[in-house]
Amino acid sequence: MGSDMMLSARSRGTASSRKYQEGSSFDLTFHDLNYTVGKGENAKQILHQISGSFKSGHLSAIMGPSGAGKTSLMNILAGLKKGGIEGRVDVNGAERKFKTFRKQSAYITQKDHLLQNLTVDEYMTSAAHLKMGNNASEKEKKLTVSQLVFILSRFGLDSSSSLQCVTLLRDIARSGRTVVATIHQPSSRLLELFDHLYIVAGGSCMYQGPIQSLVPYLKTMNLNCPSHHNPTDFAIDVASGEYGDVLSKLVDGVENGKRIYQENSPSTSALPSIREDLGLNEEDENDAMLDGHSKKKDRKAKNKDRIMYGAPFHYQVAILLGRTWKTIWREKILTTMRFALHVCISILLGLVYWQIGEDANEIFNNSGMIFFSLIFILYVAMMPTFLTFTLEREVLVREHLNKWYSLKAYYLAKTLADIPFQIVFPTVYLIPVYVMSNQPMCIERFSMLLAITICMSLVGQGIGLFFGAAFDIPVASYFAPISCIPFLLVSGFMLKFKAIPPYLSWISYFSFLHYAFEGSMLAIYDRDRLPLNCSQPYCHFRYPQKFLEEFDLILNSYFLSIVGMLACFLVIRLAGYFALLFKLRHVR
Ligand SMILES: Nc1ncnc2c1ncn2[C@@H]1O[C@H](COP(=O)(O)OP(=O)(O)OP(=O)(O)O)[C@@H](O)[C@H]1O
Repeated sequence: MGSDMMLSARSRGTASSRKYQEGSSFDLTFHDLNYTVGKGENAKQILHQISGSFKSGHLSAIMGPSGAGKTSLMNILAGLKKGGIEGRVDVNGAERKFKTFRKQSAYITQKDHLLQNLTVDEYMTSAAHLKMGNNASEKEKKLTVSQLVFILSRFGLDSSSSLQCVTLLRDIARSGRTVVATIHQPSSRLLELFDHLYIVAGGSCMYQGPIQSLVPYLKTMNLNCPSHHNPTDFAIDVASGEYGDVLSKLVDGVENGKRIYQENSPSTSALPSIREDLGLNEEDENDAMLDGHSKKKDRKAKNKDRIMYGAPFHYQVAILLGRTWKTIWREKILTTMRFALHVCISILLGLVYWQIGEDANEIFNNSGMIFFSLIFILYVAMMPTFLTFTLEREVLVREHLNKWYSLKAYYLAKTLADIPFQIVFPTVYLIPVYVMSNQPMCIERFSMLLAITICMSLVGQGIGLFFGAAFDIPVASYFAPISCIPFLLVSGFMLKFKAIPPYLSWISYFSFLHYAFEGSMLAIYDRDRLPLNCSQPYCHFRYPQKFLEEFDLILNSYFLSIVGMLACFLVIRLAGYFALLFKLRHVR
């Protein structure tokens, strides 16, 4: 049955245990909506001057043939779509304010995305913390979660589950919420649970009214539903054109959603003026439109997060951090494999470059080994990040749009949660290869090289996050690794800095690989390193300073290399943040 579903906030003060739920009941009306996708010759109009109304306390169903425009309409009503739309969506008779609307409503899509590795109880507890914030006690949150788990646990996976699910939705609607769900092929028994039916066909409304009035309405157009035939199946057949070209007549009959059909009334009834219908006075309206008026505006300016989200910023970060940690920790196979990969490659490299660190004749091989290590760390931080993040992004979109938390809180928690891994993995990698390849046994040099390696890991993870935020897996998996190539070319390892053409050399200032190569060479060979061992009559690079001169590194500073890498890290992180922001604003 149902696919997408939207729920509004409940009525005021219906139960003390739910006092955290702010907002009032709201009726949702939409007027003359046109929705067009694409531009110019490719433009396609999906919704045509469609109107309608969904009332609080009612369970409403949107139905229609495949491709009729149900999902598009739901996305617009939920506030997920903003572009290509003409017309108006009103809440309690006043134009909808997106920010408050999103807080007051929840949108659940058929393809719901959840974080793996969290139990239902953990997921709901984190949701309760985020949505209820400090306004509810721990006890209230636990009670709410256990009540919901109890209700949901009654569903099995058999055919009656859809009936139970709709019964639950109806109960939710009866508590004062506006519940709208799109449904496909409901049974007659299931349909009886709905209060209001809205049928879309070809981007227009062909019926709006009570379920029981559908058959009489079709009859007025000489469309007689055969006895024992499911009325909605019949209506869908009609909408699909199986009973001739009657769609325009049906659309006119309800004025494309402007009128609600009522059986036994001489004609269809016009949508009432929402303000009159609800008997709203000024005070009510102020309450309903949380951000509309002066008193609340002041409070809002003081603490935007408190108004927009259930929990304050630091609380959101703490909950998200805990949740992310749990999921990473439970990704045992991936985490163990990553750990093992770092150790194995490190030992392999140590064996290949066994004891070359003090040998003047091996200086190029040694620098190559260090540079390779940096590239390895870059890629092993980048690849899993964009692969996992492209999947997690859908969870973020759903939860953020349902106002569980702000993007800033999510991004900060995500960054903080990963930092321990970006420290542990490079350390685990560096120790064996450092010892086996016989690098200088000096804690200062090791720490300097480790700091560069950790920065590289952070940068790699940032690049992964950026591509995971901006693109889907096929594009990200292709472009993320390739994006590093220009920076690799100007790193100073492939080509000495002086040999880089002047019109390209500026790229090296943005190249984290340039800073990484420079910093790592200075860590190993600068600071008055003693002459290297020379097993032959003449070793050109017996004195490490000569090697640094050869690579134009002699005047460079390790400190600036670290600063350069941190700057690259910050820029990439910001780019990832803005990519996510863009995605959230242009979702679907
Ligand atoms: N971004 C888009 N670009 C091009 N066409 C689109 C886009 N979004 C929707 N459509 C088209 O608009 C029409 C309505 O789509 P929509 O998903 O709203 O229908 P629907 O009634 O929900 O269909 P279904 O029941 O099959 O999910 C379909 O023909 C669909 O292919």
